[in-house]
Parts: sequence; C-alpha cells; structure tokens
Amino acid sequence: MLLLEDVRKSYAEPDGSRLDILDVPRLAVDRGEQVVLRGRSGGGKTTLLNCIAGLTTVDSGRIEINGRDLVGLPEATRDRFRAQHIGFVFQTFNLLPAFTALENVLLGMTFTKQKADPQRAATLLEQVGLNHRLTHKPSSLSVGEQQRVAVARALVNRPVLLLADEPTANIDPAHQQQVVDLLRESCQQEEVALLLVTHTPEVADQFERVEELEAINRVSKSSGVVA
Ligand SMILES: Nc1ncnc2c1ncn2[C@@H]1O[C@H](COP(=O)(O)OP(=O)(O)OP(=O)(O)O)[C@@H](O)[C@H]1O
Repeated sequence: MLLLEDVRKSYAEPDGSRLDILDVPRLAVDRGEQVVLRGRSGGGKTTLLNCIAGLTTVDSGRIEINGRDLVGLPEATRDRFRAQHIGFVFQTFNLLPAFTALENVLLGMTFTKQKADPQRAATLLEQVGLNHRLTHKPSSLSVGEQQRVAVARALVNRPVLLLADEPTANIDPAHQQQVVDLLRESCQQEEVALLLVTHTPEVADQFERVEELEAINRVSKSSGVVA
C-alpha cells in the first residue's frame, strides 16, 4: 500500500551546502498495518512523514501509495491526492479556532471531490466520544478532546494511510492512552494503515512493528551538492 524506494531528502543550508536528512533504501507498509517510527530528535521523522504526505518534495526516489508514485507530481495534484487518500494528525492538532468541532471535521472534506457529509463527520465525532461536543469550538474543548477532533478529521475522507506525528506529545499521560487506543481502533475498523511517530516508549511498546529511523535510513552528513 505504501512503498518507499531510495528516497533521498536534503535541505539547503544558509552557506549554500546541503544537509542530507533522509536516505531510505526501502520502507513498505501493508494495507491496515500499524507501524511506529522512532528515532533520535532531529533525525528526520517529521521530514519523512511530510515527504510521504507530499507536503515537501524529495530529491529523488519513489513514494508509492496504492500503486501511484507521488514523486514528481505537481503540487496541486499532490494536494488533491493527499486530501483524498491520506489523513494527518499533528502534534499541535492544527484545528481552526473559529470553527466548531463538527465544522473542523467537515473542513477536512473541502479539498476532495466528494460532497461534504455532515452525517459521516458527526458519526466519527460520536465514535471518538464527542457527540456532546459537536458545536463546541476548540477553545472550549480539553486538549485530549481537541486531539480527538483531529483524529476524526484525519479519518473523514476514508484515507488508506494515516500519518500521526507525535499525536500524544501535548496530552497528559492520563489521556495519552485514550488517543492511542482511538487511533489504533479507528484505523483497524476502517482498514487504514497507520504510521505513527512517537518518543514515548509506553506507546511504541504497544505496537508489533517498530521501525527505528536510523535502521531504515542511511543518514550521512555531507556538504555535497544534490542535483
Ligand atoms: N525546512 C527546513 N529547512 C532546513 N532544515 C530543516 C527544515 N526542516 C527540518 N530541518 C532540519 O532537518 C532535520 C530533521 O528534522 P525533523 O523535524 O524531520 O526531525 P525529527 O526526527 O522529526 O525531530 P524531533 O524528534 O525533534 O521532532 C533537523 O536537523 C531540522 O533542523
């Protein structure tokens, strides 16, 4: 379902040299599979998720989702593909403050061809235990509730892949487990593959498959110019 081959990514440094961040020979994730991605701070985990989501471009390689290679597609096509096939849960939730929980989830449908489906959005909010909070704005929701809205938004378009970047980092330990359970159960129910970045050992230990970025990534720091 997700296949990365020879993915390389570097950033330009202020002095004009390149900082190599990723060099991933291969990473494959099956439909419905749940995988944790771990690694040292600054090792490139967020960069890797952003590359997979098409939020940032790679220097070279293949990133296939459902058989479609995203590398080299124009930005607008990547944006459309992401909206239709990929869900993203961020560490900072990224909810829009002026909109209610229901509207935030519905907004996730804005960039797809399908018609906004308030029933689907409400059902997801109910599944994440927020049926009594549909019309609340993020400022009147607890941090854990905000993250649950973000999970519902990420799933609303029935993605094949959900990327979660430290989704429990800003949540108190008591609610961390709820969010992990929610992500795992929701992905299982809808056969969505989950790639989750976490620094928390208690979270990582719950997954059968844990990938260390260092192990899949031949990181090299150089000032060589990348074409
Ligand atoms: N837009 C950018 N331009 C230049 N360098 C960047 C950019 N974004 C990230 N970096 C650098 O790339 C490296 C990898 O960053 P990234 O955020 O992917 O790491 P991470 O593994 O997610 O880290 P953490 O666990 O601390 O969140 C870091 O050294 C970071 O400073």
